[in-house]
Amino acid sequence: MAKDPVRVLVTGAAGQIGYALVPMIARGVMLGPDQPVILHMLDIPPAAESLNGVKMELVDAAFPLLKGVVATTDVVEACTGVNIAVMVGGFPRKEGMERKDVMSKNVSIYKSQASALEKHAAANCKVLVVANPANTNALILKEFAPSIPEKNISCLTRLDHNRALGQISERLNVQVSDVKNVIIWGNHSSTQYPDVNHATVRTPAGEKAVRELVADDAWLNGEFITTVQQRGAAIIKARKLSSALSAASAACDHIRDWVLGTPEGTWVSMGVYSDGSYNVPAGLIYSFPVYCQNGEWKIVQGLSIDEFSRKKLDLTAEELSEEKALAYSCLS
Ligand SMILES: NC(=O)c1ccc[n+]([C@@H]2O[C@H](COP(=O)([O-])OP(=O)(O)OC[C@H]3O[C@@H](n4cnc5c(N)ncnc54)[C@H](O)[C@@H]3O)[C@@H](O)[C@H]2O)c1
Ligand SMILES: O=C(O)C[C@H](O)C(=O)O
Repeated sequence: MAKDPVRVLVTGAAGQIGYALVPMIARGVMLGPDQPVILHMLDIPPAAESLNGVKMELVDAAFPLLKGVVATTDVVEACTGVNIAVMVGGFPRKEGMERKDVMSKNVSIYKSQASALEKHAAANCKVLVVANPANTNALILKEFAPSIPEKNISCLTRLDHNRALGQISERLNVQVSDVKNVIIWGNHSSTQYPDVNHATVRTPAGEKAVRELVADDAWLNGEFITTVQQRGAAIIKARKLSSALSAASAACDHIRDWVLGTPEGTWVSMGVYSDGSYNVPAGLIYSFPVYCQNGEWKIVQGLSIDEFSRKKLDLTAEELSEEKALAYSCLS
């Protein structure tokens, strides 16, 4: 019997990530090749015409899995009945703007969208925040949607995770699909800590530690980390636009693994509400290694953290605490 369609909201759908993301969702990349979907696309009134153009293209693409499209600038209509919400819309930093100005705009967007989701989304709606500052936007959304369980609110660090896999695969000249269990700790910002201490590569001789195969701690503790941390900025420099296809693809990976589960023995990175694991302050949205099963994530426990890593976990937590304070100061 055919499955019932899942309603997927994409905010900021007329933007560049939205343009890459909606066809992926409509093709089954996010929820699987046998899962029909109804797309809800939200943008703001100045982008309404462009949003309608995206809707026209979705119709023209004749995606077999796409059972309906709602394209709207009305947040209530957009949120009504959605099972998955991918929050890409936000206010970008413009020339001459202070961090606080951008934070203030995004805090007010995420506060009002939190209320709309809380009131109108389907029960058990899973939320992924992509728009920057992703962790703190997700935290604001959580705070202003108290009836949405905290386990249902996350932010995207899978792009950083995938970037780390990509760097290791290039360095070792191995297939990216043979590399696993890197970790992104912390903020989706340049303080994030890409950690390879538990990462492995599948080789003809069995699984080997990435550290052993790379055999260059100076590179792993230096250039590798900064390359992943700075990759977003490098893409902006090269394209004059921020990453879009890789961000859209990572958003699909994030939701797919969350809903359908991570493969046995493999973890991924997700920004989730900290419960104090690994001595990360509780009450931040912080990126951890997680396993997913039956539609729920669980933080991987018991990994050893050396002194080098500890400092990096703490540094990115400090930045998130500062962002949290800044966000709250914008609310008052
Ligand atoms: N977490 C990540 O890994 C990651 C990666 C890349 C980009 N990003 C972030 O994702 C966001 C989107 O990037 P983009 O390149 O698509 O930007 P974009 O400017 O092309 O698109 C953003 C869209 O959001 C819309 N928008 C603005 N306010 C809105 C609101 N209140 N409600 C609904 N829509 C609204 C805009 O009209 C625009 O169409 C940015 O914040 C970017 O920094 C995050
Ligand atoms: O939009 C940005 O600042 C960069 C983006 O978050 C990215 O990681 O590519």
